[in-house]
Amino acid sequence: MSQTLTLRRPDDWHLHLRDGAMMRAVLPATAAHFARAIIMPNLVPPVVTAAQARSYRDRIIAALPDGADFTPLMTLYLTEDTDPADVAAARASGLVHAVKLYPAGATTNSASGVSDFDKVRPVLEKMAEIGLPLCVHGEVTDPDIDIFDREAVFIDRVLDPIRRATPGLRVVMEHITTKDAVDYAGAQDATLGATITTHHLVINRNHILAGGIRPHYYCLPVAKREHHRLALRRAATSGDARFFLGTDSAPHTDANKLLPCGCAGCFTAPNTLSILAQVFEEDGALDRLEPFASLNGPAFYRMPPNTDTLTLEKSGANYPGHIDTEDGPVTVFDPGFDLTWRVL
Ligand SMILES: NC(=O)N[C@@H](CC(=O)O)C(=O)O
Ligand SMILES: [Zn+2]
Ligand SMILES: [Zn+2]
Repeated sequence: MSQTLTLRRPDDWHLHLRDGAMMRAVLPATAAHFARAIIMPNLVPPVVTAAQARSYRDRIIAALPDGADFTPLMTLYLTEDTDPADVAAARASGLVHAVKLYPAGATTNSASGVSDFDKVRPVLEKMAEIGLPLCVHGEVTDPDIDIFDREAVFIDRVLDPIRRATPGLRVVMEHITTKDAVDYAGAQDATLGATITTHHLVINRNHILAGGIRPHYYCLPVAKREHHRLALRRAATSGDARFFLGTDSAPHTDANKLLPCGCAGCFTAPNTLSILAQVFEEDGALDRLEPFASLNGPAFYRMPPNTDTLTLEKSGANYPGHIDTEDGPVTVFDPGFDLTWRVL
């Protein structure tokens, strides 16, 4: 009989579902495995107001497959015009679970993000007061800063000053990719959390660039050197409550990935749990997959963990190489090794 692993049903604390035909195509993969997900607001146009978040949530729920048990946790896209009162009302109604900060120009659909951080100070102060987390894409956009250094520089120049200026503000460092971020997060109090993606536990920058360019491994923040990947593995498998799963599953059609200037994002929703089980097993930490994927995130977001469970079996993975959408295929992240765990 094959080995099995049962854990509380996981949640995804950083997910891109997009909208329309793409959403209908990718949503089933997440809803099949995850109970809840923090839904990123970087649509075109972005999800800025509570009214927009409510209508996006309704579209997600309408697109769920029959019988699916999945709750989208909505976020608002922070702009320099965001109204603190609208944010507070959206929180009080239970609609919104976080506000997302994109430095303007840092990543996919971030043009409406923040350039002048002083302009969002009233919103951040309101969020600190009501305990609403700020999710941060932590990269500077200064063209003079090397792309591989943008996360570390962001911590010094933007993140730490914001946190010092706004005591009590609860912050999630999203999709961390460096040892610098692991060390920073690990040295803070419980107001700070950090999500780690599946793909950043598996690939380093050689996987993107050595022996030919592999657009499907290109995401932001871009994968770094091997010693950074190893620091992420240690953090994820440590059980430390500050680190939790945010897949950043970010679907783009192959047509949009395979361009002279292709889009950033790895689509990992269909095989994330198979990959994670293998990663944690390799590191002798299978017992810490549950804290990482199912317990630490709810604790940070002050929600109960799920009561139902998910079981994996060590009998070979079952996931498609791509998902078809009305706009064309979306390639599923290839970890580069055979996967041994499947979700039952
Ligand atoms: N991670 C990515 O490379 N892309 C994300 C945006 C983001 O999370 O930065 C996307 O929306 O495609
Ligand atoms: Zn991001
Ligand atoms: Zn993302």
